[in-house]
Amino acid sequence: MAYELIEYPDREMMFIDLADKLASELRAALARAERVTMAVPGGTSPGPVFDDLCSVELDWDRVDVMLTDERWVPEDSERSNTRLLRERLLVDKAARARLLPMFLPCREPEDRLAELAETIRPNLPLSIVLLGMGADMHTASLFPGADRLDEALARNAPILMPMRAPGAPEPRVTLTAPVLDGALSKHVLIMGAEKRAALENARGKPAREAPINAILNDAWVHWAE
Ligand SMILES: O=C1O[C@H](COP(=O)(O)O)[C@@H](O)[C@H](O)[C@H]1O
Repeated sequence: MAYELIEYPDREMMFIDLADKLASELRAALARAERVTMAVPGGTSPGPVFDDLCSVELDWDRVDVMLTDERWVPEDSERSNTRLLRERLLVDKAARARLLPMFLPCREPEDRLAELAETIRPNLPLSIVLLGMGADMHTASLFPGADRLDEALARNAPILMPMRAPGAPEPRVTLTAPVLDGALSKHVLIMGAEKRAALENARGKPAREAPINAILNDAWVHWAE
């Protein structure tokens, strides 16, 4: 699994540097294409990167922003990844970017999954993906032990899948492994000793045990204590 690990002296430096790298990649992609798409994670890690990235001057009108995965909760829930995006990334200069939805109000993700997938389809391959990782080696909502993990890891997986996992309190929707892995540029953001050990522990394991391995090839992994 060939990935590049960048170790930062502290988190603050990592957030600034990563935001800077993403901005440079967005600019370069915008020089090559009329529109570009960046997928980003939810959860607790990426907020400070969003805080730095949202104030960067670039042609945000031509940027589509989406999540790598979403928890099936309304947008006003504290657990909504869409809420995090609206509050921390799609503000300031980045308010001009277009949000591709990963949640539509209905009971179960299956009810409107096809609609969501068709909105995403014209935006593939993703120009840039930023991913998080849990200490259990999940990435996006590809959890070890999740009900449809094998299907989501398959080469012919659909764009988007519903996912239910023992450790996840609500149903999820997630971009599948081929979509995430097929992004033109891949970054993974991890913090702390536990996640660094999990990354090491993932080495050599099949993706159904360590889903992070499905996307690590040619990725940049950004880590700070
Ligand atoms: O539930 C999720 O978890 C992962 C990791 O989150 P973190 O809080 O440990 O940073 C995240 O990447 C994913 O987007 C999110 O839905």
